[in-house]
Amino acid sequence: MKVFKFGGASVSTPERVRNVGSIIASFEGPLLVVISAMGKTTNALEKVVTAFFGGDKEEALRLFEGIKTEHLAMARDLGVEAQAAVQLTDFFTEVEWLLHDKPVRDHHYYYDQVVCVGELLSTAVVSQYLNANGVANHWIDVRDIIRTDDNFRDARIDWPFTAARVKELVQPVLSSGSIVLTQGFIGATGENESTTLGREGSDYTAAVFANLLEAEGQTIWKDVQGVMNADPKQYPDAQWIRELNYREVIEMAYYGAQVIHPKTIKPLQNKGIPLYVKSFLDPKAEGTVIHNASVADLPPIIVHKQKQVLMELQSKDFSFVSEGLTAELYRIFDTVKFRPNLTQNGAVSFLCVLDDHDEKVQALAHHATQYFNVQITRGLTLLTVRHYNDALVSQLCGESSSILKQQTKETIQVLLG
Ligand SMILES: Nc1ncnc2c1ncn2[C@@H]1O[C@H](COP(=O)(O)OP(=O)(O)O)[C@@H](O)[C@H]1O
Ligand SMILES: N[C@@H](CC(=O)OP(=O)(O)O)C(=O)O
Repeated sequence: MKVFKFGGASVSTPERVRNVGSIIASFEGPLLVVISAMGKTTNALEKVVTAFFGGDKEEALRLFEGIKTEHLAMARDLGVEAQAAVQLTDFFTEVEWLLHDKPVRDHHYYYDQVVCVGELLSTAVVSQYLNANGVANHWIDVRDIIRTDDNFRDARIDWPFTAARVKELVQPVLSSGSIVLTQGFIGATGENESTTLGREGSDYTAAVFANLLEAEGQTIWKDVQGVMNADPKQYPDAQWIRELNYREVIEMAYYGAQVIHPKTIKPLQNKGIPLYVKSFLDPKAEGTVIHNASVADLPPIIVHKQKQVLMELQSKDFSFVSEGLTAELYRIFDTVKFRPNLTQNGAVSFLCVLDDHDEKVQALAHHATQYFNVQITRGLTLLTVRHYNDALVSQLCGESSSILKQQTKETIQVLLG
């Protein structure tokens, strides 16, 4: 059997949903399909949570009304408004009930209860559309399958429980020959609270299913030809890469390449399942295959991360930043759930480069001032090049000043001002 994952971009318009329908219809054999929220719905839901948690219930409800309207219009355009109505209304009501109350738990909890609905709405509409158009499928609420802890917004999967549910509830449907259609990115705790697995986590959900079902392959359908050696939106002459190994992709994702979620590779690598990245705009094109075998002669792979922050931490009393203080710092990173993109240790200082996530930068600085004097510089860019050569790096750096540099034989990272 195979696992397909369709991201938000592939279901962002009625025309694209129809296109997804024809890709699925052209495929024979048992199939599990994981779908993300439509277009930028997750961002829109994040705004609902911010308004709600900021105490502006009216604004939260108004913003949510926009999301409802979009999904109803999508269902109407696809000719399945009547079929999808009951399910959509149930999910709308779930969120609206919550928004009518005052927050009594923390922000992360409400985030997951609200944001999870994006995937539920999109799959409800797509499933009805497929059923109405000759692609019979079985819709499953993934929260009944994927059990997680309550680390809201970055929940960890309970693998043994999830494996048992896959065997009990998913495997029989696939064995009966039906297509299973479910949500990416979300799960639930043992208390039936919704959780999310980290932004862009649908790739990971698909990999979890592929692993537990011992799939013959997982395909991620995207708006690009496959994996390229740079983001084609930033580098119009980025080159398509035919073949990569797991290690290379895990490194790319770690350094911030936006093409595949970093957690996706491990479940696939552990079972030797190939990952295909293909274009939903050109489904017959070859795409990229990612597997275990080593691949020679890769082009330089470029990752450009903008909106970076440099946090300089200097010990207050000139203590060395050795194992004690470094351990404290990593405890703080863990507490605020914030991973630095680059770090460098000096005698009495520690430098870290972070995404400009204001709330987390503030929280990190707040905790760190216990031990350090903290200085923050914003508006920087972190350039990472794997398989680099000096001429390319200096061309990419251009006139920008280099603030921090780190390099190994394979990878160079330069923080640019
Ligand atoms: N190395 C890369 N190769 C291909 N695409 C990349 C790469 N880095 C970033 N991207 C971006 O990833 C986008 C597709 O991912 P995304 O928008 O997250 O799709 P999805 O809807 O599947 O989540 C592409 O449009 C492209 O701009
Ligand atoms: N909808 C979620 C999960 C996801 O993976 O989406 P996409 O496949 O569109 O990146 C998000 O936007 O984070």
